Amino acid sequence: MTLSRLRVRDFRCFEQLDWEPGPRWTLISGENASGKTSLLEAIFFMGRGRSFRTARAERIIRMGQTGFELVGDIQADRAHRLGVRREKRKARWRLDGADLNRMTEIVSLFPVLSIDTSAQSMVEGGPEYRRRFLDWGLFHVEPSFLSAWRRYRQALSQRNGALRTGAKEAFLKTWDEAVASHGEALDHFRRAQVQRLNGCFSEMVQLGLGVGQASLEYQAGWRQDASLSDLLSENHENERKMGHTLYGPHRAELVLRVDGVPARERVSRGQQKMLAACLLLAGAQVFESERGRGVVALVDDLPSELDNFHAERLARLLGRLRGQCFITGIERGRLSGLAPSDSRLFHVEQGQLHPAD
Ligand SMILES: Nc1ncnc2c1ncn2[C@@H]1O[C@H](COP(=O)(O)OP(=O)(O)OP(=O)(O)O)[C@@H](O)[C@H]1O
Repeated sequence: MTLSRLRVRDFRCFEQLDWEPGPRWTLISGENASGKTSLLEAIFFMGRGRSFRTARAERIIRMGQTGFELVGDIQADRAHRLGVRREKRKARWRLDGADLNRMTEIVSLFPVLSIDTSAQSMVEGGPEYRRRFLDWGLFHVEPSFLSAWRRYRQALSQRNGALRTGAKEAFLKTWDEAVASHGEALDHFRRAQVQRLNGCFSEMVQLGLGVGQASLEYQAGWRQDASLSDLLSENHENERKMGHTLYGPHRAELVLRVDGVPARERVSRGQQKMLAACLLLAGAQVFESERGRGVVALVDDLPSELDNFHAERLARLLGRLRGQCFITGIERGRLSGLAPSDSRLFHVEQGQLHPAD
């Protein structure tokens, strides 16, 4: 699957853009504040319906304008045209000329992964980043995951409501059962995904960092010497005081370990960037082997914080993926030195993009 053409209007610093990136690697060089990250953000938005930089989509609209527009030509099983017009309060998505109401269709058509400055949160951030990563992968490889996830979220929200409003015990018990059964299903899916990821991740870390034995450990979000159902029914009093459910997959954690020690206690900042990249790339590799097609990988400022040795290793890992890859960097020479010779090179300057190869 490739993005063969991207048209952009009023997105961040870009007034108008009509761009045909390369089929494999596309390199984008430019000074600080020239618009490199914004280009990756536009591609990410096409695939996820959100930015990796801000939760407030209105911030992305070019200053002084009322909305932005993105139109992408996507070559997948066949050619598709995906478009979005985003205004301050509403968004309209179109696929092949018809309105789209669910993001799931888009996410499934255009799988995109971003290794940007916030990707480091995969190592140093809270567990929600890693849960989201696991769930992104599961959405793509496990057909019944989405409905299990939705059922769990719904049961959890009803149970939390019941806890907060002082609902009767009998009523709360019905939600205990729903949270426990959907929670167990979600747990089962997540464990299977961690198993798929584990081998790829440890191989990636071996190749990328060349240190230690890396592994992933999934912690379910409740004590394993008790069933979720028992924990929920035995803790009403405590949970009523807290006003929310204290056990279940919404509290799960994915622990990254190097030589058995939690990674964030063990590795340097540069290594954290590599480790986060390895985890994301392991996710891409699992996607490829399960779905038989590639993802679009976005790498913002690849060389920053990495010495030549590690930047080259990261580039080599990216080279193992079969999908399209978009990489930004400030210095054109350093960027093209890391990439295959058939990469397409572009230079961005004050919201203008020019071919540079
Ligand atoms: N909503 C907006 N409207 C207009 N311009 C914007 C908007 N949001 C951000 N900008 C500007 O867009 C420019 C490009 O920002 P971007 O983060 O894409 O640059 P970059 O090339 O990735 O920079 P760096 O190398 O420093 O990370 C910046 O000057 C920024 O101030």
